Amino acid sequence: MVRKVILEDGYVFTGTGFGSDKEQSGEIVFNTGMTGYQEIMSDPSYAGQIITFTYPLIGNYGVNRSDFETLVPAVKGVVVKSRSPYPNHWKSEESFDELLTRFDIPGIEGIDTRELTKRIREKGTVRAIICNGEVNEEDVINRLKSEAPLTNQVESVSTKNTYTVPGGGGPKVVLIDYGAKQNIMRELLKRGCEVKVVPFNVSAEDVLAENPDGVMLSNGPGDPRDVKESVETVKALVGKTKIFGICLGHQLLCLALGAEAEKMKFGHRGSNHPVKHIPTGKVTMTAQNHGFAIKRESLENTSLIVTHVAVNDGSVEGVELKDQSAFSVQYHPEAAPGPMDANDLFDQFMNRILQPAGEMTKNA
Ligand SMILES: NC(=O)CC[C@H](N)C(=O)O
Repeated sequence: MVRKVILEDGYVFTGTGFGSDKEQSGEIVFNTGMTGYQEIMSDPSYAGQIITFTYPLIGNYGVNRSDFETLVPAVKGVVVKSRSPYPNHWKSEESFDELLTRFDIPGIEGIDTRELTKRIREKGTVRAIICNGEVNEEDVINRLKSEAPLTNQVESVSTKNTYTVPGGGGPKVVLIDYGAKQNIMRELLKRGCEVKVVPFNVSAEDVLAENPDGVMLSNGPGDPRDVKESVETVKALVGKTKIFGICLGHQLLCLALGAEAEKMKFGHRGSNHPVKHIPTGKVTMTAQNHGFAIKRESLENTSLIVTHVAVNDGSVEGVELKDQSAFSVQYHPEAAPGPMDANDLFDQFMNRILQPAGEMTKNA
């Protein structure tokens, strides 16, 4: 079936539909990872977005039961150059097409994803729609332009209930779920943690009443400035417990301490983003998925120190509280998909949990 991707700025790409045949709009972004399409499309941080995969062949190893990052993917649509209809892998249980159909997500193939990506890089992130081939393009563009921007994305993907996953005698961690990827949980469980998962709008008192050894602030979708109550909660937690933030969690920690966020032109989404650790100069390859960043100048008058920067564009990739009781990174040490080079940040979190607050700066 002939389908189109129409960009808000008037650009039209024609291809063939797969997955759901419904019409769907969203913010169009691109991911440069060569593998990991299942983890990418099930990452809740993509809520409200249409993903363009720059790698030209998607679906070739199918979809399996164990690599999902959430139960119900929140992505609005996918754009690919070529979709493999015959997946081949010992773990594969369904095709990419079947997965999209099952979750009612539209896909489109046969698109020149290089041209589309160049367009997004040059013009910046825009909204787009995946629709039937015979629509009136002008009507669609007008409709897109008049659509209200999405808000409350965190609320749409955060857990509604509090629940505990028993650990193996390790520290007790409260995981505030802004749309957490499952691999954050897997990494904590691997280290024996008992994990209490709480919704995004939990109060600081309720978190502290758990008497946690540490609090993990998860990744999540949308603009960090939209979740004001979460910023207040993080503010009230700083100094009272050990904190580790990832991506949206990093942005919320920075906002809570007085820094400012901004929307990037086209974001970082992929599995090969080099990040430099400032104190040692060590460069790590990281998995990333973010469209907002913390303004570096805005951190100057806060109690946070910039620990990591992106090698490609110099943007802030990690911070640490001067007393070391809280730290956070803009990238994904839990990978899924991507390199595991930064996985030791979970070990660092465990070490920080074990150290009394006053001892940390002494041992730095
Ligand atoms: N993966 C994330 O947590 C993304 C954070 C935020 N939604 C951004 O796009 O910048």
